[in-house]
Amino acid sequence: MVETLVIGAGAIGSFVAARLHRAGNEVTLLARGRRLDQLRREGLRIASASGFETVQIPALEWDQLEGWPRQSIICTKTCDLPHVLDRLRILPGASGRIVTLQNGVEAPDQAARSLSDSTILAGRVHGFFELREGTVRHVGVDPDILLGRTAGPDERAVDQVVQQLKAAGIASAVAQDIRVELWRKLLLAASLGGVASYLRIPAGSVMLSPCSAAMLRRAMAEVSALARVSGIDLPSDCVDRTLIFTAKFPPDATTSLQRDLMAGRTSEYDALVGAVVRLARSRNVPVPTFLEIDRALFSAGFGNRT
Ligand SMILES: NC(=O)C1=CN([C@@H]2O[C@H](COP(=O)(O)OP(=O)(O)OC[C@H]3O[C@@H](n4cnc5c(N)ncnc54)[C@H](OP(=O)(O)O)[C@@H]3O)[C@@H](O)[C@H]2O)C=CC1
Ligand SMILES: CC(C)(CO)C(=O)C(=O)O
Repeated sequence: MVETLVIGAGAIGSFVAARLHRAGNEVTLLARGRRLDQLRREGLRIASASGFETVQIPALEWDQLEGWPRQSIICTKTCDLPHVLDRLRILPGASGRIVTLQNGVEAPDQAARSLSDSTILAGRVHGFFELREGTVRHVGVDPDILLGRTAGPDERAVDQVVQQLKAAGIASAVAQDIRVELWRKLLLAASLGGVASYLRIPAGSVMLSPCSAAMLRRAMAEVSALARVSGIDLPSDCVDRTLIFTAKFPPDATTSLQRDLMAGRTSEYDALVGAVVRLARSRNVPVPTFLEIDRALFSAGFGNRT
């Protein structure tokens, strides 16, 4: 039985798998295509402030997985989640624990609907990683992961995974309320990524002009109102604090959403801007700034709605 399966050998998956492996955990990476060949041929390469390392981690593809792993940490983008959940559902054996690390607020519920016997832990990841030319680069602030159980019976699961991550050198803690944390991050990533993509300026520059800063504030206030109607009480100073945090970004910093949109890559648009528009429509919450962003980006050919 695979002990810990990290699904998706991209930026976050490679980092988490490498750290867990280095700390002596029995970890397997689930990869595909050229990335799988590369991992087998060259190992997993990581570059960070503490230097460059190559780690040899067992790597599998879906067809080689013989049964349910004890725990699976899903590190694909949101758009790939349905395929991952379908593949897990048909595995033989008793279902294992699932950790979702996706941005957005919908991944843990999608996992719970699909894998109803599993305990689901949702994670909120801070940090910035990218996979370039086969090397995972960790840039900027040290990563940290907050975790919480959103479904399933295993009450000890969160503490165990937090301990495992901490022992592997990844700052991690149990969230007081993981749904609040996921919404807090949605408020940042959807608003900042949406406004910056709409205005075609780096996210780090949005707070530099009163006009773009005001648009960002309106977008964040809309997510905050949507959260409230969704039963999530974000702290009353959440918008102000997030704006102050955003003002500290380097002027040329971009968000993953805008990088993916501008490069024409598959993006998490549907889980960020798309989710705000979708959830607002179904909950009858006015989100004029997001509608404007969505309309403009969609008619410019951006935004892969699923
Ligand atoms: N990168 C970061 O700094 C942060 C990322 N996150 C979140 O983490 C998640 C992952 O992001 P990130 O690591 O950047 O994304 P990447 O695109 O770098 O990695 C995703 C990986 O998943 C693989 N994959 C996709 N579908 C499957 C599948 N069905 N089976 C096996 N492998 C699959 C992809 O393979 P292929 O290349 O073949 O498509 C790719 O290697 C996102 O939801 C993101 O929002 C959150 C905070 C920070
Ligand atoms: C918005 C940001 C930069 C916050 O960490 C992010 O998560 C992203 O780029 O997706």
